[in-house]
Order: sequence, then C-alpha cells, then structure tokens
Amino acid sequence: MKATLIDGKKVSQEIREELKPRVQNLIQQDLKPGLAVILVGDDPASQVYVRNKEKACEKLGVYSLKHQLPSTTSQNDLLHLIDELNNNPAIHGILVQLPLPKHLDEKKILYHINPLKDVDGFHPYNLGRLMIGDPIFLPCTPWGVQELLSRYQIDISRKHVVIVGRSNIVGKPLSMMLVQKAKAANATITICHTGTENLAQHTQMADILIAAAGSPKMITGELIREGVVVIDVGINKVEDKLVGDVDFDSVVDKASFITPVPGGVGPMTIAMLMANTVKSAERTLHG
Ligand SMILES: Nc1nc(=O)c2c([nH]1)NC[C@@H]1CN(c3ccc(C(=O)N[C@@H](CCC(=O)O)C(=O)O)cc3)C=[N+]21
Repeated sequence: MKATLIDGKKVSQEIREELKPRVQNLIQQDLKPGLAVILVGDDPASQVYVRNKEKACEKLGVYSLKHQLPSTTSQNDLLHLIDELNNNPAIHGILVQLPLPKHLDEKKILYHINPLKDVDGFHPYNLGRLMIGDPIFLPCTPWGVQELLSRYQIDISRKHVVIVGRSNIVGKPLSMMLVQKAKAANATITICHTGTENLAQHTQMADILIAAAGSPKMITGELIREGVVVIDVGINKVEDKLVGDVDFDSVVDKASFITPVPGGVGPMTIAMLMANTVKSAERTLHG
C-alpha cells in the first residue's frame, strides 16, 4: 500500500474561502472581526508563526493587532495588556504566543484571557466545556485534525484512535473531542505517553494513529499496522529542516492515509484560528 497524502494546505485554503462570506456578512453589519496576537521576546520560530497568522487575517479581511513585547516584559504589564484587550470591543480573539519566557507564569496569563475571546481554546473554561460536549472554542490544532479527517471522509465513529502525546494543547483535548458521542467522533481512544510500556503494542492496534509527542520521527514503520491512517502533529526543527513525529519514509508504504510535514496539520491550525475568530465576532451579535 502507498498512502494517500492528506493535503492540509489545500484544505486550510478551502476553510478560509468558506469563512470569507461570513466575514463579509459581519463587515456589512459594521463588525470587523479582530484578532490580537501577543508575542513576548524574539524567538525566530514564533516570529514566523505570528507573521503567518497576520497574513491569514489580512487575506480574510480580519483586523489583526500585534503586540510585540520585549523578553523582559513583567507579568503585571502583560496582565494589564490582556485586561485592555479583554475590554476592547474591536478585539474578538486574543492569542498569547507560546512558549513564554520562563519568568512569566504561563497558566496565570492564559487564565486571565476572557474565555469568550480565547480563540486558542486553552482556557480551563473552554477545555471544561469541550470535555462535557458543549464546546465554545475548540483548540485549533485538535480541531484541525478532526476537520482533516472528516474532509477526507475518514470515518472516526467506532474506530480505535491511538494518540501518542498527552499535552494540554493537543493530546488531551483531541482525545476528549474524538470520544464524544457526536459527529466526526464516537471513537475508542488510547492515549500513549512517556510512561507507556510497550508503545508498539498500542500503536499497532490503531485504525487512526495521531502523533503529537514532539519527538522527531519517532513513529516508524514497525510501530504501525498495514492500512492505518497516520496524522502527524509534530513540528520539529532538525538541522534547520522541519520534520514531524512520523518517520514518513518508513510509514508511507504501509499507511492508507498520511499527513506530510510541512503542509499537513500546521496550516490547519491557522485556518481553525481564523474560524474561531470569526465565530467569536458572530457570537457578539447573537448574545
Ligand atoms: N498561543 C499559541 N497558539 C498556537 O496555535 C501556537 C502557539 N501559541 N505557539 C506555537 C505553536 C505552533 N503553531 C503552528 C502554527 C502553524 C504552523 C504551520 O503553518 N506550519 C507550516 C509550515 C510553517 C513553516 O514553514 O515554518 C506547515 O506545517 O506546513 C506551525 C505551527 C501554532 N502554535
């Protein structure tokens, strides 16, 4: 078997096209969706991501406000900026780019964002709503993974999804999304992590394998079963090259579907961020 490539770049473009009439409709009602991005410090990778987010906003007609702060910014200054954005009616989404410099308390800062402007979906309020099956904002990367699967008409219901990685931004929320009794969900879930004994025994049981461990090329051909759908959430810089958590070359001939890195899940994250920002603006109309 030679896997079908899942084209995240193409799907992300489709999603952004679908958002355009919704943005136009809002603008006609004098409501331009607005996204504020806060970047603390000058990490070059973060600069690139933030630039891509700004470009996506521009193409869609979404207002984007960038706050580039020095790496020495104090916790209080950052909390005050978030207060200001929480109260700014032109801003519907607030994103604090992670990781933050280590003198800042990441939890305290993320918890300070108004949950109704939390387009990253990282606030405990939104994660709680997600867990009970009544979400407002879904975290962008897990939502992007779910969208990729449904747009390639890959059945999730009743399938065994094995997720490698238990992060708060991908593994854990994605497991909660796919286990719900809902469309593009209803799966049986296994979460593997650094404490898992005999990883291969679990991954070989997967109908859908999602690699979100942050460990370059760790998913090799021996870890998978013939015909599995492989979704690679990993973005690792190795010798100046972008590689996923999947060893693409040893997996591609066994899998039925596979996402490349780059051009897979990454672009979807930005598309879903745009979707959340538009949704947030729409919500201010309906109350
Ligand atoms: N508060 C917060 N929210 C985030 O959503 C967030 C964050 N912090 N910190 C960093 C990570 C990373 N992230 C990516 C988004 C898009 C691509 C993406 O579009 N990648 C392209 C390639 C881009 C390139 O060439 O470097 C691709 O995979 O094809 C990658 C990574 C969002 N993050």
